Amino acid sequence: MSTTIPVIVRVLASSVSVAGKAGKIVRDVMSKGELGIVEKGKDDYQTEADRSAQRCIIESLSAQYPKVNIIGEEDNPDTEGDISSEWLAVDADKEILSIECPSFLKSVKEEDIVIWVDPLDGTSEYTQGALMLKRDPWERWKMYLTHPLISIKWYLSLLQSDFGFLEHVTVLIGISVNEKPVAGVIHQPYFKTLIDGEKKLGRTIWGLQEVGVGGFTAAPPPDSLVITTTRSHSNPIVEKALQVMNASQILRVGGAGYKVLQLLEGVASIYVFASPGCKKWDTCAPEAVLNAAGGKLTDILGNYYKYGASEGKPNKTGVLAAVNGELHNYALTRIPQELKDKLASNK
Ligand SMILES: Nc1ncnc2c1ncn2[C@@H]1O[C@H](COP(=O)(O)O)[C@@H](OP(=O)(O)O)[C@H]1O
Ligand SMILES: [Mg+2]
Repeated sequence: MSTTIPVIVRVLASSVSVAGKAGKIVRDVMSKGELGIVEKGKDDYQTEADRSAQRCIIESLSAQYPKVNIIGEEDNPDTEGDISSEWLAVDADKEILSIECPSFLKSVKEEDIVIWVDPLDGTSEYTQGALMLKRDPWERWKMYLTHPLISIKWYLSLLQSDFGFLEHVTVLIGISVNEKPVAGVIHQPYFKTLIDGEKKLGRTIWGLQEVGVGGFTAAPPPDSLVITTTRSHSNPIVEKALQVMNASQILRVGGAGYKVLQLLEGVASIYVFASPGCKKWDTCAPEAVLNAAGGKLTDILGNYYKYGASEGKPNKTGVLAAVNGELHNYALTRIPQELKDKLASNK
């Protein structure tokens, strides 16, 4: 790869390539059926796919950009031994390499870059999706009985779809400079497309500030107010913030990456999550892609998160995102001060 291309463009091009590889790992672990679920904390799980995909991303990027600071969600990925060379991605997306770099990013050096990696956003939805790959109903029922995460209500709703919630799963790589998310990649391993009549899985969406977005077709927000929010981490305050929005519809889906995709594709108007729980790796890539498309992501108080390496990982004051400033402002003004004060006390 030519080193005359600005490093930020090269890092984005490499991130697009490695995200696709990590997505394949996520699908392969699922096909083998041994998810290796570990409970990290309350409502917080990790699988073999989270661990392996993170290793693939971090080892591939740090081999090429040793001075970049890369922070991943999983603090104990399996680090024993060399990773399979099949997993190392050292190529770069050619279309991205040909992008004209915005002038304010041309002189960025490797050591100025902090990358936040979520190898598998929507882990709850991923583990629940495993059930749908069991075609034998008796095998599926046996798996449900031993599954740590699924209530009977969700089991019944899973049976109504043929792909479970696997479309909610994303691989997130967020690239920040001077604490701001300037570029990002959202890869969706289970997105289905038909190419020349053949079914293909996976797509990669990217964004670069002042350049724009690629990998999907953007659409304007729906005519009526549609809110997207968590489906697996709700609580009374999250619900209170949803009630005041006066929405015509509330969509409950998994993952910060998928919710931002819904904004970009005109499925939802605003993403509201009035609770701590999301971390910097959940929002860095989605915020970068949304910004590049003209949208806005802040906390519930309207403040931007900072993505420097020394920042705290939790996004303690929630998430508020919209595809444009007007919708963002609408939501911000509807959230009662009392609720904002409650979240601010988490700081
Ligand atoms: N209360 C909570 N506890 C742990 N993680 C939480 C959480 N609330 C949100 N998150 C994390 O934020 C991301 C988006 O959450 P949600 O799907 O509920 O909108 C998920 O990332 P992961 O799936 O990568 O863990 C999720 O785990
Ligand atoms: Mg996540």
